[in-house]
Amino acid sequence: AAEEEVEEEEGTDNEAAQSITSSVELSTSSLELSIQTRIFKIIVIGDSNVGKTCLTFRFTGGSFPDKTEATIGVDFREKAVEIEGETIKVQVWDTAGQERFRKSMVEHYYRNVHAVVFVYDVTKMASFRNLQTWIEECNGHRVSASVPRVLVGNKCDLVDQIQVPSNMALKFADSHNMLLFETSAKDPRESQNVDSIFMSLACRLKAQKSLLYRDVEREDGRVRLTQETETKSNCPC
Ligand SMILES: Nc1nc2c(ncn2[C@@H]2O[C@H](COP(=O)(O)OP(=O)(O)OP(=O)(O)O)[C@@H](O)[C@H]2O)c(=O)[nH]1
Ligand SMILES: [Mg+2]
Repeated sequence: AAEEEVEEEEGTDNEAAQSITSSVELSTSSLELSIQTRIFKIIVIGDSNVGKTCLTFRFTGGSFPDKTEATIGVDFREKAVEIEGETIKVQVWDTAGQERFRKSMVEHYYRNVHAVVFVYDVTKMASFRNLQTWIEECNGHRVSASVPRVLVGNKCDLVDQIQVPSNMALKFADSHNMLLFETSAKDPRESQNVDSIFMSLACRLKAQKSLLYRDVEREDGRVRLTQETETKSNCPC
């Protein structure tokens, strides 16, 4: 009878072990599935009316919107891009330039951000001068110096109205360790240039970072990745 008991116990242990193994397999495979697409959060910051919405629309939707209204809070736009055979989701946060439409959201803009795009309007000197304030806001939200930042001068199609000379913008960009893109969300011939703003950042992020899985959280059935570490990869950019 004692032997039988032992056998019974072993049987129970085996069953338990099997069930643990299959649940581990299940969670591993769901984790593998969900890590196939990494998400890079890129925020677009700058004065109202400089063209942040149009630039993000051009990148994610491939066209210039007929009509825009001032952004309230934030609009999310996403685009899946392929870099070196890996599909990456670029999640663009199109932020509001008007103080009254952004003040309750600022903390959310900067939380866990992977890259920052500062935009000014080449036909409006004030929007260029205000960049300093936007950079200070960004620094004030503990955005690490390792988070890549780029500068974008938009509305270059308005050639007769340009107020911000390229060399002035270049000097500013250099002094803040940023790349400068002068472009137009409106001019279809510039669309590749607009894409390259976001693609260059995605390439840099892919080269710099590998997302690890700390505090794996399930939200709406999706796994969220929350930690980053430095690794090397060979990015073509
Ligand atoms: N000519 C020209 N006009 C542009 C360009 N990009 C945007 N605009 C115009 O500039 C105006 C403002 O564009 P938005 O993209 O809404 O500006 P925004 O920076 O998102 O403004 P907020 O949401 O208030 O922060 C709109 O009338 C656009 O049509 C451009 O490249 N060239
Ligand atoms: Mg907008």
